[in-house]
Amino acid sequence: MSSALVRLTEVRHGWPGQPRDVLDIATLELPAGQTAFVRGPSGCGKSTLLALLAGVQRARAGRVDLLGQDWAGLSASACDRRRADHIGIVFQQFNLLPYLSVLDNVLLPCRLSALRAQRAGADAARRERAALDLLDRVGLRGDLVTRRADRLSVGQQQRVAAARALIGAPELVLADEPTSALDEARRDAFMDLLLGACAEAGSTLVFVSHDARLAPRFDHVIDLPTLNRAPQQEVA
Ligand SMILES: Nc1ncnc2c1ncn2[C@@H]1O[C@H](COP(=O)(O)OP(=O)(O)OP(=O)(O)O)[C@@H](O)[C@H]1O
Repeated sequence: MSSALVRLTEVRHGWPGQPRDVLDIATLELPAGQTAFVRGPSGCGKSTLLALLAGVQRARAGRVDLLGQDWAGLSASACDRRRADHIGIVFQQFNLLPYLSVLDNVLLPCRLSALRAQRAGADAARRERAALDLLDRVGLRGDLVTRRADRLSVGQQQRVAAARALIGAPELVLADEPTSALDEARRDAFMDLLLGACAEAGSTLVFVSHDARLAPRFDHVIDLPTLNRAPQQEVA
């Protein structure tokens, strides 16, 4: 039986300046190595949920456990280390370092985490091969890999961000609308890579998207408005 990689228990969270909580979740468990598609209308709290899972936001109440440990007990620097060691993130805005090459952006987690570096390859040459392999699998090769990240199209940047999230086989991969700038063919190839790489590495994947066509490819579909007990906010 697989154990929970992620567990939320009686979690409540709101943003400063907001009169009400955005999230109120009694319990949510994701087993190691499984994939979850998180859906719900704009503003229902999907990105907020990812921020809690990543330890970027601290829950106002309750526990958010990763690998059996609550984020709440950790210092800011311990949170940063833990995130670098165990989590790959594809943000909505990609967060690539614009002045670094595509290849160096993908290798960045290996610079931030000795664990990720060790898993990616025993030495710099092997790590570079692992990064190039991931880039190749997202369709980025040749001159593109040495180009500055800010000289790429939005869709290309999205694919670099995915390769960066996957390098060094993190236990948890969080993806927030990672296919929004991709056409249908690229989207399907991207999903094949993401799901294939997570399956190979045994990573748990939490994937937020408005694209309902992708849902059948996941082990679990989390309908956030159903799970969330906080009153839903009106979205204009
Ligand atoms: N940094 C922030 N500061 C204050 N409020 C925020 C912040 N981020 C999100 N919120 C508020 O929290 C609520 C949930 O936002 P969130 O981004 O989690 O929703 P979402 O479901 O991911 O939306 P979308 O599908 O549009 O990306 C919204 O009311 C939003 O205005």
